[in-house]
Amino acid sequence: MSDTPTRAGFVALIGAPNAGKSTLLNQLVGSKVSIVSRKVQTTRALVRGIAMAGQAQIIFVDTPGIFKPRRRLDRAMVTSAWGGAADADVVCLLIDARRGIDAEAEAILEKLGEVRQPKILILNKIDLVARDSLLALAAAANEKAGFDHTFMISALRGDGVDDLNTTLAGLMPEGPWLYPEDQVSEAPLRVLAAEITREKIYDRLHQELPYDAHVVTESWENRKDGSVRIEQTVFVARESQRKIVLGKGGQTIRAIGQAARVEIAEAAECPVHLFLFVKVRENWADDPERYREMGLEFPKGAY
Ligand SMILES: Nc1nc2c(ncn2[C@@H]2O[C@H](COP(=O)(O)OP(=O)(O)OP(=O)(O)O)[C@@H](O)[C@H]2O)c(=O)[nH]1
Repeated sequence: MSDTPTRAGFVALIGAPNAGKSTLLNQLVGSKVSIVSRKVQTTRALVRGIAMAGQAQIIFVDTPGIFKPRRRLDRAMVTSAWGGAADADVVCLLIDARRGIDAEAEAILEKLGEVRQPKILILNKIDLVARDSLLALAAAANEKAGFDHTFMISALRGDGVDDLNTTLAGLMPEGPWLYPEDQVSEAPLRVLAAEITREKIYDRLHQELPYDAHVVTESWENRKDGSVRIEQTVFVARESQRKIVLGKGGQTIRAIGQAARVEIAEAAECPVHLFLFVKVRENWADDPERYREMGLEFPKGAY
């Protein structure tokens, strides 16, 4: 029995592509909830993971595309990233200690100066750099943005991650949990499952599909035999793209489904039955409704 009050809140995790956000989330959340990839900007979803630390529920909100947005979708992500940061209870900036503060990090640091919530600087990949340069880096970043806490971690090895988790837990506002405990693992998994499928489509078809297809996990049904039945819809912009995704006699979508199923099963740690549907939704990349569904704001102006 514990009288400790429950806490729940949002943490915006900001970091350049490859800074190690996914690796850190995997450590904090304790299971594979985000795709670790050398490819940049693999991330599309907003809630990336939910960690439980004692009586605190820490919901990590991802901030993809905050660095050098190119396409309209990416620009929407930036707006949403800063919007996410504004809504979050705590803002964390993850910096690859080996890369240091480059022009992009510099711009982020400047912007962070205006953020009112508690700010945490996390220097990652400390296994790759000398201690002296870490201290200099921490000092330089703090001079620009004035962080409330600074952590030096190796997300890969897990060094420093527990301390970070404890501090984050203490910064969460008191209140009821926002996700029922039994859904904590599933909520990000649905998102992850969609990302995995999207990545498999990208792996096979990035030359033929001018824009990423968009994947939504429509249903997630835990079955009595311990397996899970997942239905996903792949949205493409045109009928011609639908044909490409399906492939001759459905062979492309079958291969995508098989590859995705293996990886989703690994992440969910149970057998998976995956059903994919491909639908045409014209101009989805320019459709304000789609942005809203993804929790994004439609970017104004032409790009
Ligand atoms: N040596 C070392 N490598 C790390 C560490 N953390 C992450 N990496 C590596 O850095 C690379 C990028 O890590 P990710 O976690 O995919 O980075 P990310 O910020 O999520 O990247 P995006 O999803 O592309 O934005 C991977 O190869 C990781 O294994 C660390 O603490 N030490």
